[in-house]
Amino acid sequence: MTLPVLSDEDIDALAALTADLDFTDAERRAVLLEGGTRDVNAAPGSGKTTVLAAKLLLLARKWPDDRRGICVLSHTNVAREEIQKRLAGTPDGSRLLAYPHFIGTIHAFVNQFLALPFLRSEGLEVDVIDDEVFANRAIGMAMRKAPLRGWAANNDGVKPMVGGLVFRGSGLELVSEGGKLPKPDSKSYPLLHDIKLELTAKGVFRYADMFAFAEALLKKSPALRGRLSKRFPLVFIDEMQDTSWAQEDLLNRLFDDTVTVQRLGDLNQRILGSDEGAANLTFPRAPALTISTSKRFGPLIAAAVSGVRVGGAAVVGTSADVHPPMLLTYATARVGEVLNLFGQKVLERFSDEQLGSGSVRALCARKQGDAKEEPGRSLIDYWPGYGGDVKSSGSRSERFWALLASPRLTASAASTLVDRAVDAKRAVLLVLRAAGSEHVSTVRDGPQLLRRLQEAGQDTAHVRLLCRTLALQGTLGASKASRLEVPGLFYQALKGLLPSALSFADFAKLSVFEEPEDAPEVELEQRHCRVEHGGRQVQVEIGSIASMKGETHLATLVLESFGWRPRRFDLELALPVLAGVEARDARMTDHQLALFRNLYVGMSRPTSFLCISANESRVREDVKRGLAAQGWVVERLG
Ligand SMILES: Nc1ncnc2c1ncn2[C@@H]1O[C@H](COP(=O)(O)OP(=O)(O)OP(=O)(O)O)[C@@H](O)[C@H]1O
Repeated sequence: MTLPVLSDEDIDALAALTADLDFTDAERRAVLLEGGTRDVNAAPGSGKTTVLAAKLLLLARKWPDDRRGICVLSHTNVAREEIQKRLAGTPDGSRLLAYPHFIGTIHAFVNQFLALPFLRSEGLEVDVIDDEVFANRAIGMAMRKAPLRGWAANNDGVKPMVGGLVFRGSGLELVSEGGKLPKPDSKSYPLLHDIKLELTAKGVFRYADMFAFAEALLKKSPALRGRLSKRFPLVFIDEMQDTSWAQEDLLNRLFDDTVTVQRLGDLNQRILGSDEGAANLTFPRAPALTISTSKRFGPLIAAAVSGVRVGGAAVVGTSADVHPPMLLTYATARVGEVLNLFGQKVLERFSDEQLGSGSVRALCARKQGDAKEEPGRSLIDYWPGYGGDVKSSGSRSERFWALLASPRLTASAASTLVDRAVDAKRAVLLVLRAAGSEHVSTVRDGPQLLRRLQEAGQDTAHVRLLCRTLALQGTLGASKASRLEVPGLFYQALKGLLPSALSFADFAKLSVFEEPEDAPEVELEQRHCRVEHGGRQVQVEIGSIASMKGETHLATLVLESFGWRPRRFDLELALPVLAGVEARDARMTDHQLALFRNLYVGMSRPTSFLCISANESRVREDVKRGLAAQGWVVERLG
């Protein structure tokens, strides 16, 4: 198939389609016009996802085939939603949201086109794909087997090893992501094998299992590669820097040379993918295109961000500088006041109107520390109430109240209605299971619920209505008062499917309705620090750097942390380089470079105010002078 070719006239047409965006510069134009297989390495805030969405919009207008489509792969749902949102704004763009096109995460693609078809061909179904749920179930089963229980009592490594049981490769070899397995001829190996097989039969999997099933299908059906390549002649991969070698290798085997593949990413922001096989990674493959300018921030923040880059050219900030960056040092005893002082600095710099238009965030590379001494090692030191990042949608699949809470409380980006409808069906399934309804004994997952009930001749009108109410309302789990109404609502709608002897009083007492340990509103509180100053207030959201990847903030505080592998504090290592008083040591280990990449991601989030904070004992005088000479404000909390 001949792919549509984009021209200068098409780019000119963009001005009308996306009036708020500017694609007039040579670098962005080159990315839009590129028609062959090519990598694009682009700076933070350069608008990688925005350029990709614009390009898709133009391609949609000229796409000639209704059986072959464009495949767009990302790592995070945040990026996927961003692309979908932009495309949904125009009739042409919205055509890309349906067959024959695919826009989704690599995991979703692997599941839809490979892993689930493989499982179906083996007569297996999926109940839940979730590392945490899998680990809890596997460990629970192991503790009911005396030899494993005894072993775990003497060895702390046993439980993580059991919880991490996973299939690997096309031969579905049993390994563990949580430790080394005993030899196959040992006494405990068959017990572990049985646990994995039993959970497989129950449809409970780890994420990595899906990649093994994908491998297995590719081996079983070698013609699949040709079929997928025909179906998707054009593939885009966003956030390419976070692709692990296992994923890149699999993608290489999914699409053949006839497919045009364009990969976008920023090598300096690689903080997610696993290290295994990292030396084989090919992104960005020369001659790559670049976008070196950031639309997010001005030259001062760009210089700071460039100071912690691991490679490539410096970032050019094309927005206006708003406030100079700040280094806030603190005396050990005052580590708990850093967030509050940052909030005050923000309130002094921005009006309420400005605060209403952008977020204020505090980030740290590590969530929890491993020692009490030397505060400044992790988020917990700065905010002892910190309860962890927003739980991933996966681990919510077993938490009834989280499924019902509003998307604002349960996901970092607004969930789509589709996601909420999936959550609603899952919640209904959990309740029917808890109530012992015979009608769901073979239903593995929420999306199957209505179909299975219908096939069994049940009237599904009330269930549909309940799912609709839950999805549209989306706030039922979010407060204690609203949670009290829930059993009644479910009982009314599900009465016909419940065991006839189950009274409302007993139904309302089902464990699924118990008050959640981590109530969504408490989780929310744990991630926010409210700062009051001069009669005004600001909310600072707290999280790990990884959880805020891809975000744009008004103001960002990057908190120093201790990297457990290099055994070094990240800012202690980076500040002399940032201040221009030392060059980065060319022999730095990969683990030390990883600290730099985390700082690079964190420091490149704000549009208007960047603040970094470190313990004063780890900041040298020449470093402070160097930063001040570059226009930084240096202050001490003593
Ligand atoms: N072509 C453009 N014209 C004007 N503004 C843009 C353009 N592209 C992006 N922006 C704006 O710049 C900011 C950063 O964009 P975006 O988050 O898409 O960048 P990114 O490359 O994905 O960043 P990162 O890699 O750091 O996550 C956003 O506020 C976005 O609206």
